[in-house]
Amino acid sequence: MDPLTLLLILFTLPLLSLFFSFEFKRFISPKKLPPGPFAWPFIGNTVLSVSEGQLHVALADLAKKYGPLMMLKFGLVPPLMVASNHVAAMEILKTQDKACSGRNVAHSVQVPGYIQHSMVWADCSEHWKMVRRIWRTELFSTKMVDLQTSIREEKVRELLWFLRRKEGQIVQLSDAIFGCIINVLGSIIFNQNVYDYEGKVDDNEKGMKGMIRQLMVLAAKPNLPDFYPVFGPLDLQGIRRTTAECVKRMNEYWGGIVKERRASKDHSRNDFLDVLIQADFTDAQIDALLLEIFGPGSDTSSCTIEWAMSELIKNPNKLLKLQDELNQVIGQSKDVSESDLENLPYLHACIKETLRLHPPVTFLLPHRATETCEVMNCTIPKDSQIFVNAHSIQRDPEVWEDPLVFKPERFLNSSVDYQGNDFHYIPFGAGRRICPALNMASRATRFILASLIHNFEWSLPNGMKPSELDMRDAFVLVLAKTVPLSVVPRARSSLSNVV
Ligand code: HEM
Repeated sequence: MDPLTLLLILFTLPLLSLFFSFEFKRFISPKKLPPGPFAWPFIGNTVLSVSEGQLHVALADLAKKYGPLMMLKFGLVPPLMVASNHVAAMEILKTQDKACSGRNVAHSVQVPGYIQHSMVWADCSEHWKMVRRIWRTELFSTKMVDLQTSIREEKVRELLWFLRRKEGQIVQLSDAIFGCIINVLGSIIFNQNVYDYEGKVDDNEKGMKGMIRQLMVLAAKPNLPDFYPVFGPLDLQGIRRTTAECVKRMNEYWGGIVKERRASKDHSRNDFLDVLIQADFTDAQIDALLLEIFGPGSDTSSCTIEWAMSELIKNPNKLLKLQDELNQVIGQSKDVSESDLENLPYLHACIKETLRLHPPVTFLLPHRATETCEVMNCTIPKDSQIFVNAHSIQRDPEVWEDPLVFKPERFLNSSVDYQGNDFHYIPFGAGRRICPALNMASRATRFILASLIHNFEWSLPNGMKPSELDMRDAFVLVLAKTVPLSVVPRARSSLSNVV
């Protein structure tokens, strides 16, 4: 090659890449796009340094510089819009709810046989409406949640029995709570426990608990095709293949139960599986539905309770106040029942405050603009991915007094609620895609927390002081504690016989 051609190539390559770069499009775009850091050609903002599990912190820092609606670009996929205050959240989840309620489907979940029946990853299609209707009427309507009370009471009693047997020993609370939650779900769906408190750790890891956790870990892994779709078919990291294997094992887990039910023709149990079978759901539809109950339903609730326990242990005066409320309303020698919940405002305030500081679904589930629309006078191009940063919004110093302090009192005599009408407080989301299990999740988290606090005194292992408790968080699909909470339970004497 002669030197002149080489020189020409060396000059034209950078110019060409700049021409195709996102920054160029941003520059020539007739409509205003949201501000954001400079995006390099082909790689975009992939160079941003984010410590492991700290995406929520990195995005909050960037929002301080670029504002409440900013745009980032990763690889060769449509841009990511990040909403970081209540105004941006309201425009996305209310004003532009229709245009912004699609889903961005991660490569790892594009598992044949599952994805076409998914509700979580579907746009707001007829299929999505039909499945949400089933959830609303047959699973988590107020009437159904009332009917499930005895199941939750029984499953919580099993949890308390287990903890009673562990008296004086160190317990990793998240595992036990996770077990209780998935047993509640298993009993509601097909009348069976899916977690064995006394089972070998290995067996539980191979069972439902391990499979759900594995799916979470896989979904949280950065995956090349999510940035460069051209690599999709290669699945170089094997994330989709491993996800498909895990989904298959879960389907096999309940496949036997489904088969047996279909064969028996006895649908008198009236659990959710009977409802699905009688409504002529196919096996593949049932598989997808059950996966989407156990998946989003377990870690979200269990990490909320784990955070609430951590905050209460860290703040002994708040813990005392909650114990006082429980003693006064329920009595020192009586067990908590679900009907007590409506008379326990401080308990409710503790859960609300926990969900404010530690929203498990930190950015909501990723939304997608199904059409080009306008938010805060900026253009959101069709197919943009949208994160609503509940973590930033619920710690916004412009809205919340002492935003970083655990202060349940702020919710007493306040009308602020998580039903999706207050856009500065959206732990369950808002609009079309609001969590369909909100009612039951609210009830279950309050009930489990009340039972743990009312039945036991809790201390930290090895003489650790409450002030030394590690409260760091990490975003791994849910906002989890970096160091899981280990505690030592002691049954409260007046309740020893009840537990
Ligand atoms: C404290 C507990 C929970 C919290 C904080 C929570 C929060 C959320 C949030 C923020 C979303 C996303 C909303 C959006 O994308 O705009 C969501 C969606 C969802 N949640 Fe929950 N959730 C909890 C418990 C549960 C439970 C127990 C279940 C099932 C048993 C569940 C099932 C779902 C499903 C299926 C979706 C997807 C809805 C859709 O795409 O239309 N969640 N949840």
